[in-house]
Formats: sequence, C-alpha cells, structure tokens
Amino acid sequence: MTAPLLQVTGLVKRFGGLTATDHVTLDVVPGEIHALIGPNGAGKSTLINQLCGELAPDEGRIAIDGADVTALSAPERARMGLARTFQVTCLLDEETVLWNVAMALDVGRGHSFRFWRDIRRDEGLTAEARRALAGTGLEGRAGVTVSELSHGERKQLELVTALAQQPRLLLLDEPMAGLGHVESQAMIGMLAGLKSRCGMLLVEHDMDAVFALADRVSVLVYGRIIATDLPGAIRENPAVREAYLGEGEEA
Ligand SMILES: Nc1ncnc2c1ncn2[C@@H]1O[C@H](COP(=O)(O)OP(=O)(O)OP(=O)(O)O)[C@@H](O)[C@H]1O
Repeated sequence: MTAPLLQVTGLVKRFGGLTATDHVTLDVVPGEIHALIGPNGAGKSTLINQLCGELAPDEGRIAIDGADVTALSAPERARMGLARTFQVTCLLDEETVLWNVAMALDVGRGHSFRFWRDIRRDEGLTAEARRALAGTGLEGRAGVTVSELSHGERKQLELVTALAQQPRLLLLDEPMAGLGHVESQAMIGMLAGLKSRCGMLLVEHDMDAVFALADRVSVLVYGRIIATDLPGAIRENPAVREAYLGEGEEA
C-alpha cells in the first residue's frame, strides 16, 4: 500500500486550559479530496496552521509521504510539496495578476522574496506565469491589478499561486468563503480538475461544495474528530447531525 500523502497521528494543541486540537488522527491519500468540516470554533484553522508548520503542536506526529515533518518549518514543508490557501486571500494587491503568479513561481523555486531581482524583465518566468494561468479562467485578466479583481477571481488567483509551487498536497482553508453561486461553481470545477495533480484537505463551511467534491469527510467538534466516513454516511450520522443542529446550523 502506498503511504498517505498526509498522515496526522494523535495531534494535540492546547491554548491554556483549552484543548483546540484533541488527539486528531486523519490522513489524505493520493488523488483524494478529504473534507474537514465542523462548527465555528471547532479547531479547523488551528489544525491547518499546525499542518503547514505555522503553529507547533504539543503532542502528536505529522508525516508527509511517510516522512516525519513535525519538527520542520513551514518553508521546509513547502519544499516537500505542501501548499496552502488562506481564509482571507493573501495576494499583492497593487501588482498585476501575472506578476503575482510569476512571484509565486519564483518563490516556489526557493528564491527569496526579500532579495528578488526585477522579475518583470524575466521573459522565461512571465511566459511560465502565462502558462500557469491558461485554462484557469483568469488568462484574460493577466494584466489587471489584483485590487480590481472580484472576490471570486481573487480566490481563483490564490489557488493558481498555490499551484505554482507544484504541490503534492494542498490545504484549502475555506476556498468558497464569500463566493456567489456562479463563482462557487467555477471554484468547484477548478478543484475537481486538480484531483489528479494533488491530494487535498478541504476545510469548508459550504456543504454543497463539500458534498460535491469530497471523497471522504471528517467532522471536527471541540477539537476532536467525531467521525470520518464517506459523504453519504456522514450525512446520516446521528452524532454529526446533533453537532450541527446543536449549533443551530443545518447539516
Ligand atoms: N492563538 C490562540 N490563542 C488562544 N485561543 C485560540 C487561539 N487560536 C484559536 N484559539 C481558540 O481555539 C479554538 C479553535 O479555534 P479555530 O479558529 O481553530 O476554530 P475554527 O474551527 O477554525 O473556527 P471557524 O470555523 O470560525 O474559522 C477556539 O475556541 C479559539 O477561540
């Protein structure tokens, strides 16, 4: 059997008396979208921050492709093929779409952001950035300044910049947040098309997107995984329904 792309075992993170991640065990296998759902404050962002190396766990182990990365920094994990998107987009607003993609490609090659040369003059890099934009729906927007993009386009661009690093494993933190119906459908199409390129852990509140995309779903409540199963079984799971209905949300 091939090693999971991501294996999380017994992960614990405490903030004072609060256990935000309570012995979480989950995995993502190649070609899979594994969705992580849970009510507000369940600990989803805290978990993602530990997976990408921005927050140190108190206990437990994180492995990428079988290699223990628990003690590695975020850039070291990125070099091993891990990329993430953020709940709030993280782009350079005053620069063009093309420049943002070129920058992401450059950083993905290990060039330091602080010491970059003028990448606008690097024709090979800008050609590559155009290729990365091809087929994303943003190819006609290459010269547009990011601040002029719609919210949906920003979300799409953030995904393109994450993919510029050629990740094997992508952590998606609420990619549908703030998107309208049409934009959500475009994002769902984009993510579905990526399954053959990388495994994904999808943190998402939009249940239509979760059930359209996920191969498996894990449910996090008060820092604990209460169920991991196929989407159909998760829908019918009484503990899951109670966790959501208890929060006044629809399962
Ligand atoms: N740096 C911190 N210090 C103290 N408590 C924190 C910190 N970060 C998160 N928490 C707490 O940990 C718990 C989990 O928060 P987290 O943001 O991970 O939840 P979430 O599931 O991502 O929520 P949402 O769906 O609203 O984004 C919450 O009770 C939160 O208040």
